[in-house]
Amino acid sequence: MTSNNSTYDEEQQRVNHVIKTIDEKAEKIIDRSTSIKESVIELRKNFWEDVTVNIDEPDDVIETQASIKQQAELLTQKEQSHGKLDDELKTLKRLRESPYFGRIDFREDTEQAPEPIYIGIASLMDGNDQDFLIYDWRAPISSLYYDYSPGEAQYETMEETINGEITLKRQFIIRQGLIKGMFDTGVTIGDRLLQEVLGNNASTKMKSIVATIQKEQNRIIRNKGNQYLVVQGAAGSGKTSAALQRIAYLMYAHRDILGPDNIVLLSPNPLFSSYIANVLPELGETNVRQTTFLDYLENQIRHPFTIESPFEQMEYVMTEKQDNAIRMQNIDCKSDLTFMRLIDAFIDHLNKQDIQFRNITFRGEVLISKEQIRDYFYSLDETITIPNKLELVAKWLLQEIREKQRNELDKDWVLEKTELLDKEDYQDAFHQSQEQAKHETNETVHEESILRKEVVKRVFAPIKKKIKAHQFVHAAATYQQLFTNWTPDDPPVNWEAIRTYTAGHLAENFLPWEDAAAYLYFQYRLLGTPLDRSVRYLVVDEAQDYAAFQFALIKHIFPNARMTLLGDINQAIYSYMADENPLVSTGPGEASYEKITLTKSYRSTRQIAEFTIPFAPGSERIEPFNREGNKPLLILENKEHLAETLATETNRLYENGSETIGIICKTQEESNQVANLLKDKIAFTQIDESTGNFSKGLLILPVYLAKGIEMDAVIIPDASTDSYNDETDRTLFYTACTRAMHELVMVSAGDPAPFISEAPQETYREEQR
Ligand SMILES: Nc1ncnc2c1ncn2[C@@H]1O[C@H](COP(=O)(O)OP(=O)(O)OP(=O)(O)O)[C@@H](O)[C@H]1O
Repeated sequence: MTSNNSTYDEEQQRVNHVIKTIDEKAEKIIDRSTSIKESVIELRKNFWEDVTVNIDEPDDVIETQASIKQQAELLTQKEQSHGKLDDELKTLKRLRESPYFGRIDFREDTEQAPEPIYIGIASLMDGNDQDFLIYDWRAPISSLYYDYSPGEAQYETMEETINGEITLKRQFIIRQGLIKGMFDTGVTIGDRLLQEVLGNNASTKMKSIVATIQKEQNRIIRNKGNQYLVVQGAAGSGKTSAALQRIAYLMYAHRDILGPDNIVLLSPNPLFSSYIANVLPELGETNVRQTTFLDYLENQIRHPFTIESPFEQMEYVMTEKQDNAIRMQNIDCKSDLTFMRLIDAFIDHLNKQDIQFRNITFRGEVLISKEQIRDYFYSLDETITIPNKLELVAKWLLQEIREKQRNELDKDWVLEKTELLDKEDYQDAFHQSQEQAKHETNETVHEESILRKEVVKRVFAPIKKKIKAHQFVHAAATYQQLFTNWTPDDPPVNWEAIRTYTAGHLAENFLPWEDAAAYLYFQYRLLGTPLDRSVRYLVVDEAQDYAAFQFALIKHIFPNARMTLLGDINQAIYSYMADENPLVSTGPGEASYEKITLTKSYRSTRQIAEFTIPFAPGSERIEPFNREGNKPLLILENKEHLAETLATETNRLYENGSETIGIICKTQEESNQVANLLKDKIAFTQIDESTGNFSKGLLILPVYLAKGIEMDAVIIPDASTDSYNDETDRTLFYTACTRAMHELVMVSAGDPAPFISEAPQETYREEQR
């Protein structure tokens, strides 16, 4: 404890006072909430009694509707206020456990005395609602806490910049209302508190970092104004953490206009999604829309395709040796923006010819042939875009269909089908004929004709629905044309091989991962893009694994969204990702672009960081955080002993305090082999791409699924040149090593991977077994 006992007592008394206020507020809320709840129950019970129901005359019907609406609105209002009080109560509960984590005493230049500002996860006013007992960490004034040490400081409000001086900066660890730790900080915020936090064991759910946000992370969290914010950050530098606190910040700063539906977080896999799922709720915010790019593509791409997942692609490239050359050429070609331009050129061509249409059939007969549709389409003005022309075609088709529908009315099959209608349909038809008979004196409308109309309407409904969805266009067959029946002016390298390769997959209705984004772009250009304008912010994590083409598609889909892209080029899956990735290139060319680089790595101990930094793939500076641990261990041994070694090492790590241990393999195939070796020796959980959760203990998983997550200890079961040798393996090996927080063990039967020898000998221990 840095401060003396009387300071401690004063602070504890303040905590007690705050907790008392919290309790009083909570009590009031509970009272209000109970009374609202009772009135909601009452309202629900008496709903129909309080509504005047009278449907005799048209005026009465209108009055009845208005009365029901009014009653329903009242109910919704009450339920909403109840929900709001419930949220307030939850926040108070969280504050009661730990009211705040920081204090700064700030003297504005225009004032004589400093004012203490206490900072916590939410704001709290005193009993009279006059002064802040706690400021929300996202309030403008709270940025002082993250950005400055004691001394001159300033912060921005909506209107102006406030200058002044910080005379004290204090951090607290408060648990269940008791101050467990209290540090006055000097030059950098939170080294003590950060040390404490980082020294803890890995958690299977990511935690919020609001108490110890670092200055450079704060720049990301509170960044405003730029359409594109790009964050290149070393492994473990807090990119994901910053991204999540940024989302919480945005929801606070723009709470009038931004809800959880207006923000989308693109994450790498379901395991990662569940890993980060607690952070926003911990901060009192609802989780935002979250999806993986694969899920998005699967939802959008029309039947009939099976889409390969990025992990299957990865597994294929790393394990399949036969047609790897063409596969890599295909990946190169489809990842590049020139392929997007090629699709654009093909679309221009389709505006003149070659779109494939489908017949519109009914009861086994062609109602409107694909040739008729094609002729109609190509008779339309060339200057109209394809999606707009398809709209016109759909309109025309619907007219034609209505005509056909009328022609069917008198046919025998219709009468047969009327017999299958429900009793209600007959009653409706009867009422309708009665009604119409009242108004139409000359002609009596027969029930039968009403029933016939109903039958035909129902039978034609699915056809109309398909027309409205433009299913008369055969998008997949049209795309085939690109590879079988069309020659681009400026074909990409290896085009002949690539077109044969792609046509083969398309014929089997299979889209390799690198083709999926290309196909969706084509589908959008052909049929129209369903622009999602509700998305105001898009946050893309692990952005290094998106190809330039995929980024361009994302921009195409969310043209109005502000984007935060976070990633580490050192962890890119393939080197091709690096070339045009916005993380390294000068930016997407837009004026409103800012890049922030995070160099400090918080996850791993200094020893692990000092070992991994020398073989990090890129040239970016990486600084280790000063937290002590054991040097990484390289075990050289005989392959026959692998199972034994892995089990012994796991037990040793458990004994030393590790709770989550990951055996990180290069591929799923290797992961299966290791699982097989260990199955009778030690308990473990094997993780594959469908795993949505993990718990503490021993995990076996391929490296590409370990992205973004962390463990107390990592064991690399085959760190030999057999597994990691080429330059392309460097990022994988680096990613695997940097998942470790406290301990790293590498096992090698045979020569160790060349990267290890790039680390100075003194940064790791070597044992021959
Ligand atoms: N300011 C901070 N205060 C406390 N902990 C932090 C801070 N910044 C990062 N950490 C911790 O460091 C670890 C790594 O953070 P995070 O996963 O956000 O990094 P990352 O840059 O996304 O890593 P990677 O690139 O390896 O996925 C986490 O345990 C996180 O809680």
